[in-house]
Amino acid sequence: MNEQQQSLLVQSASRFPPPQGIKLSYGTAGFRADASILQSTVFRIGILAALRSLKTGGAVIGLMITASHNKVSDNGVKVADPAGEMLTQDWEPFADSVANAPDPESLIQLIADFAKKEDIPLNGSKGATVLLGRDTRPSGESLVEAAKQGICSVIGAVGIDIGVVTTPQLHWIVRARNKDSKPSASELDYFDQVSTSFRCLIDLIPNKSQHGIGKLIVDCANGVGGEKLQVLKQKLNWSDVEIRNSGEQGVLNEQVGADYVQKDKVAPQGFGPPDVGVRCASLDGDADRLVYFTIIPNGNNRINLVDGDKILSLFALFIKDQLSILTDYTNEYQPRVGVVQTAYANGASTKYLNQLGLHVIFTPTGVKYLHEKAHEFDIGIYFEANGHGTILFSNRFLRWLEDKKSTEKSLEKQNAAMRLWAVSKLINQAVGDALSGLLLVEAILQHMGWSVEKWNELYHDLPSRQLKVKVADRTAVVTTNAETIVEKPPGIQEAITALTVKYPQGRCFVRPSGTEDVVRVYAEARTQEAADELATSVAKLVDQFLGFHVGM
Ligand SMILES: CC(=O)N[C@H]1[C@@H](OP(=O)(O)O)O[C@H](CO)[C@@H](O)[C@@H]1O
Ligand SMILES: [Mg+2]
Repeated sequence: MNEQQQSLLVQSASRFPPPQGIKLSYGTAGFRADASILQSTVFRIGILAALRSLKTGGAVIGLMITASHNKVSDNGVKVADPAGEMLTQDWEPFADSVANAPDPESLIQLIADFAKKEDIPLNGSKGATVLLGRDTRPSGESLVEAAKQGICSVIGAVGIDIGVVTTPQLHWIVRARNKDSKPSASELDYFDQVSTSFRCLIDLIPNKSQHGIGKLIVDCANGVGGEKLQVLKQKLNWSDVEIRNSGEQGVLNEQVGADYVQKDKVAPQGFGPPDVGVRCASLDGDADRLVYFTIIPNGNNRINLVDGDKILSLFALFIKDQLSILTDYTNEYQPRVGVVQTAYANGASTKYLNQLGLHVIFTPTGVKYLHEKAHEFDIGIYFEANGHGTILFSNRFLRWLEDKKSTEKSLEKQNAAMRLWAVSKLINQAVGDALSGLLLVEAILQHMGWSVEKWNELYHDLPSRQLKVKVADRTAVVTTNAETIVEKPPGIQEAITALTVKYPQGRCFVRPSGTEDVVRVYAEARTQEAADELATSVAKLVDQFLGFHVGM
């Protein structure tokens, strides 16, 4: 590192002292904490993003300020790599040490050592670009400013602020600028592409007139999804959609949004008895998660939840149908379809997907793991139960499809190829995206002529319960086997298994959260009472093994 670079970093870093006595970690989805302590972290991740751009030959890197479904006073920061995907896991330890370096001197030493090891040109000879986006949190603007300061303290680096966007939009734009050779790709291109491909899917529906599926109401978590869905609604001239909790009045994520709806299995605020019988959906605070639901008549706000597993099943079924129109066993090339889930996937969904003849794989929680796995297939479909997921298409498959679109003689096959092509354009290739996911669900339901109830009947969820336990040190829990088995502390797994076997169709696991200071407990069983009981008794176990009384 030359002297000019060094003094620039010293000067700017001293304006962003790290919070005392707090250790932050990059976690499942970047850094998240109370917004008031994040200035220094975000500044430093701005530096990291600029270094990442330098390392990747000047590719555009994304930096998103969001804490997704967390409360409004929290915020966070995460980095998108050139293909719009999550920051490579190899850099996470560096992100941790950069965020936690106690003073400017140690920070600069870390950067110098890392730049040397990674062969990053830190002499101003190369340019770097970081695209900055934020959700609607009030703390967003000043954190974007901190990130810009970080970026600008790397010579040759520029930060481009694209304002308030959904997390998936930022990832999409980063990808488009690098991969699709559209250096000026913007939010407008995103809206154009998703709306055009959605229209294409609708135009390809056979016997369209028979397929009206009625109104949709979308809960936008009082977040960024509200204004963006409004744009799509106008663009598509879509009169059958009603946007609620758009953020004009209520508080972000407060008793609204996909996380609340999925975890508590209740209707969000602003929904009630008049909505019984209507198809409803919920996005989360930064619009990268999507779930559907219907309100149970006289059910005291309870809902029938149509979660990420069911969205995955619907997508898998549609893709499989289209592929079976397009190919038969005589085809030389048989596209490999893979489905990726986590331990949180309802057991009934996995059984259903297996029955469809699909290859199901499990990874640890966190979309970075699912996404990576899905890439191993020609068509990789992944979803977390909470509604984050997408479908990835390999280049080889897309080239094959391109050829099929133009050479297929049969109109039926041509249409199937066109549909799959439109899906690949509609569904976000960088990350899970609630808006494009919502449009795909709507297009498929219309295609099938299905009500949300019919969709929900694909299989019946096993009753489940999720609990959180506050413990003294959640890092004491070490898991293996896609987080289904606890290795440490010793003895706890045996105790969990002993409880689980008592319940018919029982399944239970615990893992430390990557986004909250808790250990999560998940239990599934034949009845709701049994699932609740199992979860509660395992939560007690966790408390016995790891609670605050331990070692005190
Ligand atoms: C049970 C659950 O929903 N966990 C969520 C949650 O992670 P935890 O590590 O469980 O806190 O937030 C992640 C980021 O949004 C998401 O990927 C994940 O699925
Ligand atoms: Mg989110």
